[in-house]
Amino acid sequence: MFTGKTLLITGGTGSFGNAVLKRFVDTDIAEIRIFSRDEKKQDDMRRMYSNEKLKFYIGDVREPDSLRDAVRGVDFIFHAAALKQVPSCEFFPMEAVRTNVLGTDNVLTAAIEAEVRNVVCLSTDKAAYPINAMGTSKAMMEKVVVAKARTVDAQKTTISCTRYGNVMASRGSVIPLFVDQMRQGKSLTVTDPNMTRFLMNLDEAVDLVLFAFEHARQGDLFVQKAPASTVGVLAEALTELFESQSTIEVIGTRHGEKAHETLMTREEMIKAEDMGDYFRVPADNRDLNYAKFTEDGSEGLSSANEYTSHNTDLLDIPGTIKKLLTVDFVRQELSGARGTQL
Ligand SMILES: O=c1ccn([C@@H]2O[C@H](COP(=O)(O)OP(=O)(O)O[C@H]3O[C@H](CO)[C@H](O)[C@H](O)[C@H]3O)[C@@H](O)[C@H]2O)c(=O)[nH]1
Repeated sequence: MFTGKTLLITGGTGSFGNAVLKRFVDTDIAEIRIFSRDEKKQDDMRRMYSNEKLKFYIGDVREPDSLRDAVRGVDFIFHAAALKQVPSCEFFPMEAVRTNVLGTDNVLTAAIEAEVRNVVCLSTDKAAYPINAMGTSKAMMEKVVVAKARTVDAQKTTISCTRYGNVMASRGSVIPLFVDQMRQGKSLTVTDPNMTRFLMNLDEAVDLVLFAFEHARQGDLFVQKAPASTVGVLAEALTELFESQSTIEVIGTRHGEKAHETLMTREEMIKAEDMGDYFRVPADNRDLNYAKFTEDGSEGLSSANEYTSHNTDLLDIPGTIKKLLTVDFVRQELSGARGTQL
């Protein structure tokens, strides 16, 4: 599918962009464009890969002009640029609106104008029943995707969304923090041992986007079926894996946190299509004919269950250790700690 094609990744210098590059750079794809704001990260990436297929575009999804140049001649877009830190969005919600909502609208407008064949937008479980500004802005982003998808000519451009949970060991997340605390011989600061999070590694995040890319119909949302663990189990799994003497200190939940995350709301569950390892949630394609919104109801809502990190497959300590060992960061840290190659 990618033979001779040009792929643009917005926010391409991040961990998702790097994972996509590792997957594609040695294939017969023609060109991969990295679009992002940070010239330093782009320069590091340019040196690291030193590959002619890679092209770098400085720009900001907030600026339609910078996008217009970057999308010219592009076949596919993975839209990963976002503000994704919960605390910063909480303090600066309008910044989240500018990047996550308006920025996505800009990306889609530019893509439609340039007749880009396929656009996959990355969202998060925090967008389902959102309680913080980051999740709320991502929920609005998903609405923008569906609204745009309704207007676009499907022969020319397909637009879809993926929603996923925490990517294990992503920058600033709890796994690197716990590893660091163990290294320093400190206690692991667990917010609430019973809090749960979906567990997904970076490869799975890329697989989900590729699945969406391949199977999307206009405006679809895709989620991957994922296991979860409690934070308490995660902390214990890490201390066991690293043979650490660190104890656990319960510090209480942080502002804007949920006890459990939701990957699919119950409203989405009743229309979701089970596709094996994934669910497809089709777009609400009722048009602006008011009657269809107000009079033609859906059935089954009251009996449906949402899909959460609480009612999914909950991993025990051995299961969590097995999952942790699929993560490059954990394997590297562990081989460093043991002085061996894992
Ligand atoms: O010192 C800590 C920090 C976190 N946690 C817990 O570990 C779990 C995961 O925490 P992370 O900080 O790794 O992930 P979050 O679910 O809070 O979400 C984070 O990761 C997201 C992307 O996956 C966004 O980047 C977001 O801004 C960022 O807060 C949560 O239950 C949290 O309460 C602890 O127990 N102790």
